[in-house]
Amino acid sequence: MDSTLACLAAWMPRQRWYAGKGRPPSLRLVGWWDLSAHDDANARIRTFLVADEAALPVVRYQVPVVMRPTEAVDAPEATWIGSPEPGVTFIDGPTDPAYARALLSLATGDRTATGPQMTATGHPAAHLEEEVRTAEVLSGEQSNTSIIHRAAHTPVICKVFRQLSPGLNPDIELATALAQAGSRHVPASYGWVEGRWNDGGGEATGSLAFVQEFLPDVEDAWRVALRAAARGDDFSEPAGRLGEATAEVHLLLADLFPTRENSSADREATAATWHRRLTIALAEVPAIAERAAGIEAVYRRAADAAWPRRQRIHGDYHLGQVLHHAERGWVLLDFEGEPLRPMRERIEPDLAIRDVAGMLRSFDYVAGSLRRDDPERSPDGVPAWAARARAAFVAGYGARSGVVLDQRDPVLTAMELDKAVYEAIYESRNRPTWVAIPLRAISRLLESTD
Ligand SMILES: Nc1ncnc2c1ncn2[C@@H]1O[C@H](COP(=O)(O)OP(=O)(O)O)[C@@H](O)[C@H]1O
Ligand SMILES: O=P(O)(O)O[C@H]1O[C@H](CO)[C@@H](O[C@H]2O[C@H](CO)[C@@H](O)[C@H](O)[C@H]2O)[C@H](O)[C@H]1O
Repeated sequence: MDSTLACLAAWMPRQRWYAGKGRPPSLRLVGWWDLSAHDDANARIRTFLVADEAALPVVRYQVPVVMRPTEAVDAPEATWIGSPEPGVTFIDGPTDPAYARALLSLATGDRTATGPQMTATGHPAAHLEEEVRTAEVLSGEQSNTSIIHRAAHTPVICKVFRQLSPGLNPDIELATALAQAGSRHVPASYGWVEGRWNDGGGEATGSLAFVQEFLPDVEDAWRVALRAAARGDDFSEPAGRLGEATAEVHLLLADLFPTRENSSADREATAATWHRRLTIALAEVPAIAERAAGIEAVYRRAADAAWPRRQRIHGDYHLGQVLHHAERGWVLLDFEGEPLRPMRERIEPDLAIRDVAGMLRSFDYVAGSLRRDDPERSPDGVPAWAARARAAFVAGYGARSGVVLDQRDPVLTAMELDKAVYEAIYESRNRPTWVAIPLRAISRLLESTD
């Protein structure tokens, strides 16, 4: 097993989903489980659950592997993990058709796959017809790995969670509940896989994979909005409909899951997350320092204002999380919450206004991104485009939800500032050349409250 762990440890730091950027992991094996590759005699499928003990707190990863005799490997070299023993090559599971097929069948059937210290159980959510499918990994910068299964009738996408957390993943929980309640604003849910393992402190369960309807040939709202803004096309109508769709999803979530008034503990907890983020930002993004006092003042003002009831929300809402579908309109993805936020916070009821703030920031990002790509562009046109889109989004949200929002509302402003502070941290860690976008937004938001 030592050679297997060494092989995984050498490969993981090169993966986008690996959290310990620039630092090698120190891996401990928690368990593994096996899937049978019925139609491929050369493939053995094993999914390792490993804990990176060099991380604080410890991070648990799921690493699915297809083991093949080296002489029979015809997969591209970029998908090889390595050879922990002579004659055997480990392939990155999601890129291998044997794993892709076996996982889909587990998730959408009522079966349990086992290993010495863990199990993986399928939970079908709706019937998925058998048909010929071809699998491919979705390219792009993701924190999880998604496999698209193309098919003539019902293409699906299977998200393989890389970092594991205890409990049902909020994306599975919320998107499945919304789909089963008949919402057209989420893809249909077909099933998921739940893992059960023993990790020293006792038994734990966590989500391993999630299968949803795949909407082929659609664009996400980020691309649609970016194109419109680059051409100078007014975006008020689509932004208004996005506001309406957001309100419909919030109303349904408030029906499907418990809601509550804010206790003083709730208010303190939310304010504590604002301050915690600001502290992290001050350490990682020095340019925040000159804005810190102004930000604190906005947080104090929001703390004294009236707050709406708490409910389940999207949690990391931006234009990249929404697809444009010709018949269904806007379709929302990825109810997992912010990747930089601890999972125990992401599954708590929150303020729906956080999602509104997230989307308002995203319209500003469109303007910021165009300015970044083309510094010669007129300084006025795109900010005016963003201002109109923001106003239309808020109006659409208000028309459908009855929650009429003023963009200078103290809680909304605090949530926008908090999101911009989050973005400054996110960008400085992942895309340092983008950090000016949230920094400029922080200055603008502070000016508007003067
Ligand atoms: N059901 C779907 N139909 C079509 N495209 C999808 C679907 N789900 C995800 N995608 C595409 O995959 C991208 C990443 O999906 P997402 O759920 O946000 O993953 P992650 O949690 O890894 O960021 C989306 O921006 C979208 O382009
Ligand atoms: O990976 P996720 O989609 O869960 O979200 C993270 O990455 C996003 C960037 O891809 C980041 O979003 C920020 O950049 C977007 C443009 O690329 C912009 O539309 C968003 O408004 C902005 O917040 C997101 O914050 C982060 O959690």
